[in-house]
Amino acid sequence: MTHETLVEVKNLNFSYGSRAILKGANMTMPRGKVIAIMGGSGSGKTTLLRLISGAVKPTVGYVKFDNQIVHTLNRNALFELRRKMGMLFQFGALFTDLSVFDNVAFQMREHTNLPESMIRDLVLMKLNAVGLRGAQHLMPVELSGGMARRVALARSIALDPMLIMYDEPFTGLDPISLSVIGNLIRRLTDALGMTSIIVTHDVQESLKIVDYVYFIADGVIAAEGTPKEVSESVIPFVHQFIHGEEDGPVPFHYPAQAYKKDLDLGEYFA
Ligand SMILES: Nc1ncnc2c1ncn2[C@@H]1O[C@H](COP(=O)(O)OP(=O)(O)OP(=O)(O)O)[C@@H](O)[C@H]1O
Repeated sequence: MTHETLVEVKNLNFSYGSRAILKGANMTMPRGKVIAIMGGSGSGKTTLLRLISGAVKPTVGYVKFDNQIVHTLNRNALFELRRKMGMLFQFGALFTDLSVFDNVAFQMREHTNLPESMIRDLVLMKLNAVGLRGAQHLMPVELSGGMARRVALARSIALDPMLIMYDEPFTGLDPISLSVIGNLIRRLTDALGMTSIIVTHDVQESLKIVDYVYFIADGVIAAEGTPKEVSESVIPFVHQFIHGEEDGPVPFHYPAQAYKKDLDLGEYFA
């Protein structure tokens, strides 16, 4: 049961205008697992998350979430489906005029008819899960970066989602907070039986906590495997990523005309 598929990505194609971003990506994400999506800048990782949530539609192929093909759902069905998904973006984007408690309670108040006494217990339970029950009365400005990220995490699990998608959850954190957030993602996934998808450039941190890694390159899944498999991979592209080498199959430079041509100011002085 725990290995049942929650998200299936099948022959996924997507373009922004005439620019093809995904060209036939295939992935299987089982329930209860933590999955990392890695790839060069602009390779389409965030776009993939948007396709999973139904924010944009594929040109060919599909995303199936909890046995439903996302892009075929009508507005109401999509709304229902999104309630089963939590999203955590880089800076957490807490409501600055609401306390920690009210930030976590927000979705419960918006989307359920639960009595306030039950919301209170649930909020405290979620804050306890991220170690911040004692910070319930603080305002977002009073939080450190790592604490804000944890409140955002508590908020994203407020409605007990089946899936949480994290876009760069580690960016800008000090090493201790980074490892706290990594371990929390793992622990919450296990404790709540969710599936977590992490888009990240923090290779070493994510390899410690994920079950499986997909690498996107040229619009397809160029490599995949368990952390052990990808760490030992001899595929040059994967090797470059895992070992943080600046240049390799993924070029350091964005494609450009010859440098000399850019620097040649002769035409301006002719
Ligand atoms: N709304 C949009 N309209 C047009 N092009 C877009 C749009 N959003 C993203 N793109 C382009 O699509 C490509 C993929 O973007 P995406 O954000 O999915 O990449 P990414 O892998 O998440 O990148 P990064 O790691 O740098 O965040 C990029 O080249 C980007 O410029």
